[in-house]
Amino acid sequence: MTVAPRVALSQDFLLRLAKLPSAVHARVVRWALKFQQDPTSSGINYETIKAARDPNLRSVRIDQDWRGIVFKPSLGDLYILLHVDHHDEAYRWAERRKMAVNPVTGALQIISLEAVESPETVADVPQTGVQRAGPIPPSVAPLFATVSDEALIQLGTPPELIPLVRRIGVESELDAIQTQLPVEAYEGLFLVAAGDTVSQVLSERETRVDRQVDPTDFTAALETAESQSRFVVVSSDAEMTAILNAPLAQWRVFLHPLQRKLAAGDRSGPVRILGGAGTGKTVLALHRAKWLAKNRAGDGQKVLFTTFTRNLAVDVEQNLKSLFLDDPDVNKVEVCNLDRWVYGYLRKHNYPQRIIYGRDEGAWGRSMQLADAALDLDEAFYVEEWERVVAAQGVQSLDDYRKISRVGRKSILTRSKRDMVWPVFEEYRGQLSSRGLKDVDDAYRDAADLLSQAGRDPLYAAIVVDETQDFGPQALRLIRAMVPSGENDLFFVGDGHQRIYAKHHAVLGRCGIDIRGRSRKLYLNYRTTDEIRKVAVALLEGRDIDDLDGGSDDNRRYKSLSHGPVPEVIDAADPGIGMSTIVDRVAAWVAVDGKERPPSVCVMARSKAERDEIARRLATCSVATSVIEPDTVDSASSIAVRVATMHRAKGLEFDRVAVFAPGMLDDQYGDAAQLVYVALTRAKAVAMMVR
Ligand SMILES: Nc1ncnc2c1ncn2[C@@H]1O[C@H](COP(=O)(O)OP(=O)(O)OP(=O)(O)O)[C@@H](O)[C@H]1O
Repeated sequence: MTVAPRVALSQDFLLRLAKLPSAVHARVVRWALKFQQDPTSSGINYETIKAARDPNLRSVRIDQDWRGIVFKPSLGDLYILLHVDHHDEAYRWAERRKMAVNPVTGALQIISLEAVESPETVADVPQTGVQRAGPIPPSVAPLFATVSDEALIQLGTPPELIPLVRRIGVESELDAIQTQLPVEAYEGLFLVAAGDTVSQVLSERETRVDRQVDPTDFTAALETAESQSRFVVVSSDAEMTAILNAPLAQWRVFLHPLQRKLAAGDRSGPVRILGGAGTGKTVLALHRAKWLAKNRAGDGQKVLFTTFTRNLAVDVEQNLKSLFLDDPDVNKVEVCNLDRWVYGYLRKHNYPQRIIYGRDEGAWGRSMQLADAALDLDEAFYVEEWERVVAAQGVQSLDDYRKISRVGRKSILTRSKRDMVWPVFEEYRGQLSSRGLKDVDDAYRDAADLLSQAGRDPLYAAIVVDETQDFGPQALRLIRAMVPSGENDLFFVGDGHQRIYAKHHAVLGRCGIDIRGRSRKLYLNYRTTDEIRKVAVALLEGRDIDDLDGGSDDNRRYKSLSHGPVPEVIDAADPGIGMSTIVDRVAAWVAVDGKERPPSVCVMARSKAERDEIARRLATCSVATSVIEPDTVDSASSIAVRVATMHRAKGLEFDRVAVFAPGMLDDQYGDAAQLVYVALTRAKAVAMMVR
């Protein structure tokens, strides 16, 4: 039996491909498809590169001008397409590169010899906002002085780059060489610089470093999760075509090593993944759902992918289609926001009431007439007590209300006061019931009760939950009841920094969901520049952010992979002037962007009224706008400036973002700062804010 040669592509090759002029792009794609079908074909000439330091690098002719660089080791039958460029540039690139297997992690790494060979300064770092690393001033102790060479290699540092890493004195110098380091090494080093121990980093990564590595076995090296964050083995024409035609859809192909590990394999129970904005939580959830559908959903079984809002479910559905391509197993994943799911489920079970998603003002007003004036509690107290305690925790009787812990409420209520307050809530439920209505939290509870009745078949093989921070306790209890406890049952991703419905604060452990020992964190922000990330993080400084399970989370260890200008933050004394500033700035962006493939722009405001006023003012400046409504899907290919509420923009991303948030950061206790954090972190490259 003959084994077909292995063909792989590097991330760098795809990034280069995405930037080529369209005629060249088409030629390279045609060539690469032939290469994938038979890299040994006589039509492909592998030219030796005389000045190359790595004897396994070859140049291949694509046309008169363009060359590909292929890694073709003498042992094994492996071909990795690494790079594409004009003839001379391609040769120069290859002369300065070397492929090597990390002797401890076993990962395949591309080493830039420029970085190794310039002893005093670190090679060029093109991004703005990053300091160039220079020689360490004598007063600064090297940052990794106490970390052994062995430990640096365990973290993923190529041995050749150890002298470079040893010269780093301050964190900005580490950031300056980020592009020279494999992603796992950069991440490991910044976590250690932030105070983690090497063994903490390794155990979080689930990296085993106790196996024998053969540094000449490049094919085996491709199997590690680290290698797969930068190389993809392509085994069919269809796969190759899909990858080449969407070279920027990197998330489908190259996962962060931890995303890769968490997406596949069995877990003994519920898993919780935390990560700041843009760290690839949704991407991980999509890949996890795919793995579960393909490997753990038996005949007739499905995996449920659920989110809090309908918009996000629509986005997820589209992304799943692109992840599964033509694979019919896509039908094994059901995508549904929880409210829609509950509505359908209860209807199927002849639930007599209609669910309401906010307060019914008529019923509420009548119930408030029972409020005891002697208590001196205002209506806002009753509203919050209903939303955050009674409905949220499913309190059904006075007896339960007397005993419930009112965590997170500022006021203390004695037993006798609780007795005096309770009639308002009881009346409200009665008022709703007499009109055939049910509050959504109560409906979740009823659905969970129905589900837990004995004898029902499990509805799903597993459930994947995105944006977990937005689900309240009743929603989480219901999700728990929707799948039997056991292996791979529940997979949660979320971020307490992005909780934009403060009343939905929940603790997984108190909803019957035990994540102990199965909790991980993603640290690398793939979306936002580090400059925007830092400004967004500063908005939440001093606030207590939870980890979805009753503990606290912090934003300190995250880093972004890209850099750009520091966002402009304008303090507007007058909101009207602030709005004019935003409109002028966005109009100026659009004026210079040109009409062909302009960067995507979104302006966000808190309310619909502000949103519409901004759209109106932009239109008077002749800027084409498109309002993203709650029920419409944003068209990523639209060239109009998008205008949206901050709530609607959640989960989306744009090249440039302008946030209109006058006064929102003054609110110390509500969810306004979180909302601005969400809005600002939708930006990939450029952001501005009026506050
Ligand atoms: N491994 C990866 N390689 C390249 N790009 C990635 C990777 N993972 C995620 N991304 C990209 O990073 C961006 C953010 O990813 P994603 O939406 O999954 O993050 P998130 O943590 O869910 O963000 P948020 O919480 O802010 O909504 C997306 O553009 C996604 O395609």
